[in-house]
Amino acid sequence: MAVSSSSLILSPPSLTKSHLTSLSLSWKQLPRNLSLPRHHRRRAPPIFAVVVSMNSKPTILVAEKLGDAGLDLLKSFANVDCSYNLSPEELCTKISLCDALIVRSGTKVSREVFESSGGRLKVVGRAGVGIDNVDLAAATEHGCLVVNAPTANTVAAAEHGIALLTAMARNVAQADASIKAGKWQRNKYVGVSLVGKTLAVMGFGKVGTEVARRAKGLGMNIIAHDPYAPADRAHAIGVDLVSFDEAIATADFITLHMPLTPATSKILNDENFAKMKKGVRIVNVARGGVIDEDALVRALDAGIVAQAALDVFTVEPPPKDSKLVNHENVTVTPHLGASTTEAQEGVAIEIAEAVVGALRGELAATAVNAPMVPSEVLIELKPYVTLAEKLGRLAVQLVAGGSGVKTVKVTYTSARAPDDLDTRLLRAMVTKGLIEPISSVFVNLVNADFTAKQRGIRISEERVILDGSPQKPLEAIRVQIANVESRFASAISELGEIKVEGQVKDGIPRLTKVGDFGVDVSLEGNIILCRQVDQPGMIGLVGSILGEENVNVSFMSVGRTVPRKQAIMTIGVDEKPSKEALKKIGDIPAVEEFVFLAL
Ligand SMILES: NC(=O)C1=CN([C@@H]2O[C@H](COP(=O)(O)OP(=O)(O)OC[C@H]3O[C@@H](n4cnc5c(N)ncnc54)[C@H](O)[C@@H]3O)[C@@H](O)[C@H]2O)C=CC1
Ligand SMILES: O=C(O)C(=O)COP(=O)(O)O
Repeated sequence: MAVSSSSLILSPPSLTKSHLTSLSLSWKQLPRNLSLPRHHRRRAPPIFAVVVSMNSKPTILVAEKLGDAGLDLLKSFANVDCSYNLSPEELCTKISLCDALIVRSGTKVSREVFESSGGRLKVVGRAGVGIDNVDLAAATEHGCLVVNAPTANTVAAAEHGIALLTAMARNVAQADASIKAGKWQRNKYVGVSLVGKTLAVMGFGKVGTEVARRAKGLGMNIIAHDPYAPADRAHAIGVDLVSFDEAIATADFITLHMPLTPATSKILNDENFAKMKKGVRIVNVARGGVIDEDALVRALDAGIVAQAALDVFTVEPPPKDSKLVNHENVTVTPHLGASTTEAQEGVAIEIAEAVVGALRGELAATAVNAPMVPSEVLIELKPYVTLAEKLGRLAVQLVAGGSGVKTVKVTYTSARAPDDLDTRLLRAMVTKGLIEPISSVFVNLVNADFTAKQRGIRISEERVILDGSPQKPLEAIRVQIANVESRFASAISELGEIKVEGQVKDGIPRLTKVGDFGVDVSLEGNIILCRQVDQPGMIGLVGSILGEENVNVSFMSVGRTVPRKQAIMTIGVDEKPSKEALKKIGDIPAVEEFVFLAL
């Protein structure tokens, strides 16, 4: 057995155009460089490639207003059709004549658009961050690359957050409307001061960090909640990372900067509004869906929330009779976070470069969908790809809030020579598993290293080379996260790292180790991990609690170190058990700790 290792991700980046360019790869080169077994090399075509005939200029449809510098760049390469405010039907008609489409958040790029393109549409460029308006699955199915521009509007969004914060505190919008209506109401519009007040920044990513910096300059006391941000990055700018409950309970002002994910959807709801200080003020420049809008109206009416300032809404544009939008204590803007001249120029250039590069057959570092792997390789690696992603997902969910993920090690045990096992796809999938549950970023082979680097996550790889004939590509994959605390202490190995390991058995990815405990369960659905005193009757006890809740148990397995001492019970469940059921499991005297993990 031999071991070799390599380190892949370096220090946190400062992102510049030259970084982006240097990360671009040639699509045509990729298939040969991947882990194609020797006998397949040079035969398999890429599954996914932009192939545009260079005999005639390609046509790019720009469906929403784009900065001039970006337009000029597009025009130097292609025929550019700027058609704004197209109806869905008009877009579907035009698209069959276009090789690329550029949009912002206002155009729905639905499955019908891809179907109507008749296969000609090769690239969709989203001039901004969020791609919730693009049907990614349909794009991928139709072989269409989607690229975005994730960094150029960060400052604009942060500045808009500050604009809303200050305007809200001083009733600028309401007072402006009042004076224009012929009134002079100096007593009515007395505001509140910001200096010395506590601002909770929820989501300490690109935008949240910039908001925090600026609010410090206003003399505010800043706390932040982000379970995945490294505490030292926050400390470096004088911000304390705190728990969700502490953040919302201590804040005078709350500003939202997390992505819309299943975990953050309606995260501000009745239950959480009830925990806030009476008179709290809320700013949302992230996504409307992170607030339960009906609950916000109730909290405003009850005086729990004194004011809200909102740039984004669950449905955009919101209905004209929306109680929230028309509430007198609410200030609204029509999704203007990214709308500055400077940001739109930056975004336009960033997206134009990415689209032109893609049409030329290059890979953009900001591609959000691109399964660029030859079909033979994919077929062979498919269960390992799933295994790698699920191990990443498991590992990150085992991290306790507050301990930022920075150092990850992936170990591959294989009898294949390194030359015959390129691990880039597997590493990308581990990265995807680590990052996607905690962000709005879509991670794939193309952008995985870029995304990890951007987040300051250092991923190192190690190979353990087995003797013997390489029947299967891999024996096992292990993911370790160092320098973190775990929500499930037993997941910490002797070396003090969170450790999960898996194998593919009969084509099915299985979890085989948690910390130093051996387990053996297939990685599907959701998992409850439970450490208990090894004694008879435990399976029955837990099973009946779940049964009472009508939660379907797909499997149960018990692994132990020493009989009658400690065991790890792994329970697969189709549905998420209620908080009460999980509490009942935790209350069983023999249960020492447990954790629920969604795969
Ligand atoms: N209104 C507008 O025009 C604009 C809106 N946006 C939106 O702003 C949001 C933030 O964008 P970026 O800062 O660029 O993204 P980012 O990915 O850099 O930052 C998001 C942060 O949220 C954190 N996070 C994930 N789950 C969390 C949770 N449950 N609780 C607290 N934090 C959590 C992540 O760890 C990450 O640090 C996105 O939703 C984006 O779509 C961005 C630009 C313009
Ligand atoms: O970039 C984002 O996520 C935004 O929300 C900005 O959207 P826009 O490009 O202004 O339609």
